[in-house]
Amino acid sequence: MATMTMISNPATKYRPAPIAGLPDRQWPNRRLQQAPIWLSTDLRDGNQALFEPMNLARKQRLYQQLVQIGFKEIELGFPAASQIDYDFVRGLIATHQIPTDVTPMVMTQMREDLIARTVESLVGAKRAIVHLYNATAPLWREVVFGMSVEQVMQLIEHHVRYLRRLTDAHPETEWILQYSPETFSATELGVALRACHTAMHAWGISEKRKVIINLPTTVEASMPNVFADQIEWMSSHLTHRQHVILSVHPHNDRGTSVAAAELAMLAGAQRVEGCLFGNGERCGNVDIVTLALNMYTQGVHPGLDFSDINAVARVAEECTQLPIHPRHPYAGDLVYTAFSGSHQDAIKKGFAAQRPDAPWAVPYLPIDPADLGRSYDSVIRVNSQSGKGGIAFLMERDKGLVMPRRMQVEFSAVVQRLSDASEAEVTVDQLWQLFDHTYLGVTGLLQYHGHQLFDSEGEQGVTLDLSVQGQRRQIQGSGNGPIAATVTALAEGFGLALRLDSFEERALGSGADATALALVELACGGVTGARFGAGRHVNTVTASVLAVLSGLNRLLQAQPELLSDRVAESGHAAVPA
Ligand SMILES: CC(=O)SCCNC(=O)CCNC(=O)[C@H](O)C(C)(C)COP(=O)(O)OP(=O)(O)OC[C@H]1O[C@@H](n2cnc3c(N)ncnc32)[C@H](O)[C@@H]1OP(=O)(O)O
Ligand SMILES: CC(C)C(=O)C(=O)O
Repeated sequence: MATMTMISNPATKYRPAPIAGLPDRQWPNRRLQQAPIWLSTDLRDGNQALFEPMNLARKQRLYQQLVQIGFKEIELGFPAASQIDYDFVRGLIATHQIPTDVTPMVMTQMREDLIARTVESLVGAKRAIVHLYNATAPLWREVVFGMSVEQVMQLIEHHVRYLRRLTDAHPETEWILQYSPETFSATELGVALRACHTAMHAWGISEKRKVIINLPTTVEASMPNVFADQIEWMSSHLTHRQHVILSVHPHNDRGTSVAAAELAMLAGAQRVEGCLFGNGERCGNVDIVTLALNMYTQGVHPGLDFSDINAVARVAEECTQLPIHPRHPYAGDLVYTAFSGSHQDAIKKGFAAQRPDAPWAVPYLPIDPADLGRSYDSVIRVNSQSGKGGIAFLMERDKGLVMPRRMQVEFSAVVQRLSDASEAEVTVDQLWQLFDHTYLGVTGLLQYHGHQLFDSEGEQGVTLDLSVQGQRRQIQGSGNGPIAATVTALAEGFGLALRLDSFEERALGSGADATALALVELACGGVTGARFGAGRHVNTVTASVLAVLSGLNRLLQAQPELLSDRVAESGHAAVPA
């Protein structure tokens, strides 16, 4: 039976990529300080990688989005290969939809009929880049084209001259040549350099006839540092360097296209070609959104506007019909969301400490989501990996409930039990319901019917009207305030060693809807651990009494016999129910 498995020694099948070997390389010591010229190839390389290439309407929609983002160079397509692309380019030119500061680019192979049709598609444009390419790497020369290096150079020379002749006949347009030695990163550097020089000279490179030399990792096959060495070598060996705009076109086969583009810029690339969210052939073109926002988070404005990144993402998804991964850098639905407890805690503290005018320094958030039109709404979500910090953050932000720290610890254990059992995210409304059920609506041995306050020899006295295990009872106590009096009434009434460890009261809501929320921490001799209780009422004293009863009921849940034993002994008058 044939087996298709990984082989034990991949060295017998795969060769490591050659390295350029650049002993005096300069790029590692440099820092990115300026945005490159961006070229969006969403409508060409991105489009040619789709199951279903974009129709005119989708191309138009994505084009408008690219202009709005601020791209000044946009590759519109391959007009000689597709009628849609041809009509699209003609339509934009005829209806004056290309802003004066935007330069359109179109691609063509080195074939006369295709070049002629390409130039025809651009007639009437104010300025245009014609992108000529041919494969230069040995594998392509030998297997795909069956050409020697010499023949490759002749192909370039002939077709660039041909393009020059055709474009010279349309002086109303400012023509720019872009030449790409396709498969550059797999090409011997000497051959790639020769191919570029051939194209530059055939075009007649000069101050007025600048050339874009675009170096692709057509198939990304080595580490980004190797590519950077190749770019630095080319940048320092190209003649007429001042008239060359050195561009890169990284693909993402190894998942390192962003790093490759960044290091290439350090190495001398002045221009980057890529697609929004990394769409493109196979594993994609370099993701321009990530590249641009990486710069932004280093304090360098990329010159592209992603202030409403969700809108850009939705247009890209609609036009390409490819979903953006929820963890996609900067744009994914989950990238401003922390589930794990320690992250939530740190983010909560970071937001609290962040001053509006200070450099951004919120742990776990490399960028302020607000800069991209994202809200903090989903920064913290709760599941079984969450801790007290995240729960407290949500309850405070969405419900206005600030819990004392020890109560956060206690409540997070309750939440943990729920999220472990449900194996799902717990929403803030579920949290609130759980809080309500745990503290406010706690049912237990003691049931509240009412209370009355009275003066008691300079102290505050209280009479509590309760049901205790179904029997109606009144008990009394006094203290230096209604809460102390309530605790005394319960302690003396049932012979409990009850102690109030903390009390806090807050307003929930505002105006006519405001209610008081009282939070107490109680301890009782004979019961391990302290328990929090909560009471909510429009009247602040009633909220406090309810909170103490809630706390005691929760204590007694752990040890109900503590009360039953005492109730039998207590001699207070019962009142008719
Ligand atoms: C790396 C890149 O992304 S490059 C861009 C690739 N994009 C596209 O190919 C999308 C649009 N392309 C097309 O619609 C078609 O390929 C066309 C219209 C351009 C050409 O179609 P066809 O003439 O039918 O050729 P086909 O699609 O089979 O392409 C292979 C031929 O193109 C030749 N070719 C490939 N690249 C080039 C080039 N840069 N210059 C000249 N010829 C080339 C090949 O040698 C091969 O020629 P052969 O048939 O004589 O052996
Ligand atoms: C730049 C062109 C030729 C390209 O799409 C590639 O090589 O990936």
